[in-house]
Amino acid sequence: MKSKDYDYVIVGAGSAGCVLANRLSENPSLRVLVLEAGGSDRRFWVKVPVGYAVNYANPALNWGYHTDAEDTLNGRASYWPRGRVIGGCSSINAMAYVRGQAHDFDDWSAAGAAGWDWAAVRAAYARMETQSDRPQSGGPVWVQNLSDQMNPFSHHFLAAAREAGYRTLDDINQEQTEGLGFYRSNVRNGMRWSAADAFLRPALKRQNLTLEEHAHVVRLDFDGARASGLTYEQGGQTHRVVARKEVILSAGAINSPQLLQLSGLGPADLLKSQGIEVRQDLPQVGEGLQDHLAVSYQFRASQKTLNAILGRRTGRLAAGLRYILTRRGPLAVPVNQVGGFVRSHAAAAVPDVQLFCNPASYEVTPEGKIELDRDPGYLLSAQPCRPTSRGSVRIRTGHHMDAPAIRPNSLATEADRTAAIRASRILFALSQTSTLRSVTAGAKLPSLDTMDEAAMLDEFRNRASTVYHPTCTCRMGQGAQDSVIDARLKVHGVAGLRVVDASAFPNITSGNTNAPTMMLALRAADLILQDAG
Ligand SMILES: Cc1cc2nc3c(=O)[nH]c(=O)nc-3n(C[C@H](O)[C@H](O)[C@H](O)COP(=O)(O)OP(=O)(O)OC[C@H]3O[C@@H](n4cnc5c(N)ncnc54)[C@H](O)[C@@H]3O)c2cc1C
Repeated sequence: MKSKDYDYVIVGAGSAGCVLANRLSENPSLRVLVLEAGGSDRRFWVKVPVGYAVNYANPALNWGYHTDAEDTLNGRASYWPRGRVIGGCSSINAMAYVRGQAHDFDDWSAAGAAGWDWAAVRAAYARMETQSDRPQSGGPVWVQNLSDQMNPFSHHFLAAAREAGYRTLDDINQEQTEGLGFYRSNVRNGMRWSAADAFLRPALKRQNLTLEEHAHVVRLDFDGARASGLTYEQGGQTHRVVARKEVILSAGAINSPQLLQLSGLGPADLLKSQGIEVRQDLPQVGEGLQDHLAVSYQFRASQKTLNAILGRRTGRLAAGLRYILTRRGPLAVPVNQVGGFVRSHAAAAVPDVQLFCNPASYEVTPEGKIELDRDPGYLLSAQPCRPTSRGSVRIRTGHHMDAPAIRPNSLATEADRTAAIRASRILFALSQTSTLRSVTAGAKLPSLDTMDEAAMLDEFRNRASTVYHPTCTCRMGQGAQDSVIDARLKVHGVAGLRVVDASAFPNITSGNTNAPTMMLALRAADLILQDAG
């Protein structure tokens, strides 16, 4: 067993871990180690934007979790992909760049995360981003406007949105977030621009930053009440590292609470039931899980969509050639092309549903493989922005290789069930616009046309799926009874330990979670460096 010393040891080279690795190693006198359970992200289908569908279920890049079956989803268990690769989920995600809405962060602050209100986080976003069409911006996260390459069918969706009374926007990430437009994406020169590309790779040139791949952290080590380091396995060997200043968990919303629980920090009853010595009773570790559920309906189109190209071998070959020669075209653009935030009813105080229109229809094989239809089609999708149900992540055994129990507790509240119906009604209204009707050959089953509200809810229970945004399982707040970490992301009652990743959100944000996670890590690094003096 070898043992080494670092100032900061970061667990996980995902969206948050990459940001921390970069910012903390800017000071050459600090020695920083990043431990990542996965391997290299230098793979063709990680870099090609459309490769999202290929990576979706690839066990070489993916923890491939499953939730417990849920009665509220008519007995279904859900597949929850999570990146196990350099870049974490930012290397396998759909690349949509969405900051979230102002009130999401004001609600963080109200929940006890003082200093995380919109005014504060907006400045961090601005510092982090370079907008491809606003060259005066200057951060490492490349946010590409790909509207010139989006499938032309998306324009029908935007016209239908206007017909239905929704505003269309040039950029849903600016001051005005209510409305629909082309999504911006983390794509640069036709390739995925992950957190590893933006933050980790440039920092690895520094002598004081070390990255260990295929290094699976087993548990944290303690010196009294202080986290002093950790133990990890790599290539069949066990190693220990000492963290002179801090251990920082950035293992994501499933694995960060799992590691805390395995290390004796969590709900005392749960730990005892798994034979784990209770180091600190922290009842909220793994609790408070929030995620977005989306329901999709597919349609056959009377106009060409992506199916005409990628649904056919000749089209795929032509698109592949174009991509190799120009880094442009259908392979260079993520599948989530157009959408945004809308209000589902007149009394909604804020936009409460996120919409997507993807210019493709598909079937999923029994093995979980996505196969595009040969004939043109498109998909409309809606997800309630701010679910109120909260679930949990709890270890099932004391062994680090055993997946924890994931119980999303979907649709547990009346508010969430109502939101599911309202989201479905928006899709029906859009499908009835004369614009979409004029380019639609018919609905693929199931069709909204014949559904009343009860049927819409039942269909949501039958088919709504995660959009892969688990958050809040080590959330920020004021004390151990309502949270796991404080507003400086320090674990309550434990010295030398922070959690910095999507698990730290007090509440889920309205939209996709990658941008808020990177923003959170950028601000966390400021706090860590301030505390280091
Ligand atoms: C299929 C998919 C599509 C998505 N699409 C979008 C999208 O289009 N836009 C968007 O904004 N968001 C999207 N998301 C969500 C977004 O990518 C995540 O919310 C975000 O990346 C989470 O970042 P994180 O740092 O919390 O965790 P992660 O990025 O998951 O990083 C955690 C890292 O820790 C490592 N790790 C875990 N346990 C250990 C251990 N014991 N030892 C060592 N290392 C460990 C993991 O391997 C991983 O690399 C998507 C996610 C998925 C899975």
